Amino acid sequence: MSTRRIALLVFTAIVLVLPAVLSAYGLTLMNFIGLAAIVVVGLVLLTGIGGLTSFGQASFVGVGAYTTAWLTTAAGLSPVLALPVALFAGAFFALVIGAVTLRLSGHYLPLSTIAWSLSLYFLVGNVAALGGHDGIPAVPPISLFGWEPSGPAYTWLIVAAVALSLLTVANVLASRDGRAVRCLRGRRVMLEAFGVDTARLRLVIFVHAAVLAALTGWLYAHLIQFVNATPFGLNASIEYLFMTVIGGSAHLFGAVIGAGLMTLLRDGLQRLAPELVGSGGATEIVMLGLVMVVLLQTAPRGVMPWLLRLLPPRGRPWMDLDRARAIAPFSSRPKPERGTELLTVAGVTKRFGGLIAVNDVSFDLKAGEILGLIGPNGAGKSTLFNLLTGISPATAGTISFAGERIERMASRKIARLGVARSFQHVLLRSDMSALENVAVGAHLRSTRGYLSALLRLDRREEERLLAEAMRQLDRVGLAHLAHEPAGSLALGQQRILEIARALAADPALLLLDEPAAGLRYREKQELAALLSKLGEEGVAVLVVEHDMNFVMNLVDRLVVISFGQKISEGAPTHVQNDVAVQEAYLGVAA
Ligand SMILES: Nc1ncnc2c1ncn2[C@@H]1O[C@H](COP(=O)(O)OP(=O)(O)OP(=O)(O)O)[C@@H](O)[C@H]1O
Repeated sequence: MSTRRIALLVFTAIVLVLPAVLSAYGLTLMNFIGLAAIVVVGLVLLTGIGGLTSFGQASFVGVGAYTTAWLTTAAGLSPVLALPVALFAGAFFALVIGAVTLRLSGHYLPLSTIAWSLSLYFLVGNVAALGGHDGIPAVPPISLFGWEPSGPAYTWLIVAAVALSLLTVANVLASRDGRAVRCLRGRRVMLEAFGVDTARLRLVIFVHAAVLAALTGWLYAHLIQFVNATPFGLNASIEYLFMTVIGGSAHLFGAVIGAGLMTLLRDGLQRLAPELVGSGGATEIVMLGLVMVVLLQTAPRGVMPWLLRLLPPRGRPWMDLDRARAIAPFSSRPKPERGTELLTVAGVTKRFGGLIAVNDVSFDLKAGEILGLIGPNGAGKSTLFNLLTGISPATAGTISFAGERIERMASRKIARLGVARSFQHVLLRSDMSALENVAVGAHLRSTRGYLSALLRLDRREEERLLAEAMRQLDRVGLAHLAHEPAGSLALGQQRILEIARALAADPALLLLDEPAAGLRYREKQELAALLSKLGEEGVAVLVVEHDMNFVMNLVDRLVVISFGQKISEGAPTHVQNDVAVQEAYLGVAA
């Protein structure tokens, strides 16, 4: 058994034994740690990993608490029956609020979370049916077939809820959607290019985190048996965020550590501060603030990375080449016959204000053909790539791919048609392994959704996705680096990794933006051999490249653009001898 597993088992054993031996005060502390940990687990997913900062998580705790309090008092429902309604209420509020605010980006999103959390707080305080500022008293305890958990039993119930919330998020993170969540921060363009609906994914993790917060609200209401708005305000939300950061926002288990550390610290200071300073008031808050600053200075990425360093690295990899070869691959997309028309670009123009980056460009590409797109710096090549992959819409002209008009189609829809690409500035997630990065490319090959990942019903599909990623890594000669973090690879290898990711999508058209940049001579030769083989298999390849030697020996045909306009087209020898091309590159007639 690995040391990590032993550490987890020891921790679990301690947590399970503690409620039986703790005093009533100790139990109260443990309850509050557990309740906070559930909310923070959601925040690790949403903020720490997904990159969506929410200053409103306590409001969802409030939604859960008020829903169950009202249902079990005014409507007389049993707490157990009120649980699904409370969770649903959390999900519903998150759906409504998320649909409106998650479109915002940058600082606007966190600001909007403050706005709606304040609105909900003041709204609840003014609704007479919810008890106004006095709240709802006499909330009944949980009762299950006559059993009323209290004392240690209630703590065990909270521990079970923490374990369940950790499990749901861990399951999601180990799935295709989880990989996409990990790339949401700064990689949305890449995700969309591989078919991920990032707006929907952001909403789904927002709802997931809100449901976890509502679960805390339900547990809280029946523990305290009284609900008012105070514990669900902005202060509490900020405290949850603090716990997320202190624990280690990118680490799931950091939620438990952060919640524990912050709750115990606050409690300790509450008792210590009056003894040290001799006055009550808010001294402990000031001291807590100071301790937080020191903690964040010494462990800016939270306590968890620091704790993990004490343990040996993760055990054996969960996918290797032999295993990958033994797993049945996904069925391949039927490729059009070699030589049939695949891509037609007709009179395409792209304007950025007064600048015409692409001006009335036309060309076509057949299945199995390798076409080079060349031109001096700033000629418009990357812009043209972005038009072909739906990253920005064309101002005029038409682009047809496999019979469909795509000049105004969303990136992820174009991906579904069989277009995959690499990026000029590599868009990998550097702390994810090479294998996981490539698996992002295979996103559309599985149809398993978020819920099935959450319930761990996607294991077979997930294994097939990783096997596919492993096979593609082997295809490009990087299988030996499969379990290395992508960020530790040389730039040339990262470019090849991007090609493997694109191949994992099983494309009919592969768009490569400067794939040979940073490669050594032998690596370039291997890349050229791989691309030629793809061409023979019927995949069309469009490649932007500055390395003329590489391009001239690789492509069937070239399109040359300069200042956004096509100036030449034809076989490499024809283009090489074209006076217009020589003028564009050298600035004078040759
Ligand atoms: N989003 C944008 N807004 C405004 N101008 C842009 C935008 N994207 C590109 N441009 C401009 O369009 C022109 C073409 O740029 P593009 O990046 O497509 O050229 P390129 O041929 O790919 O160049 P390079 O080989 O240096 O990568 C440049 O003048 C660039 O400044």
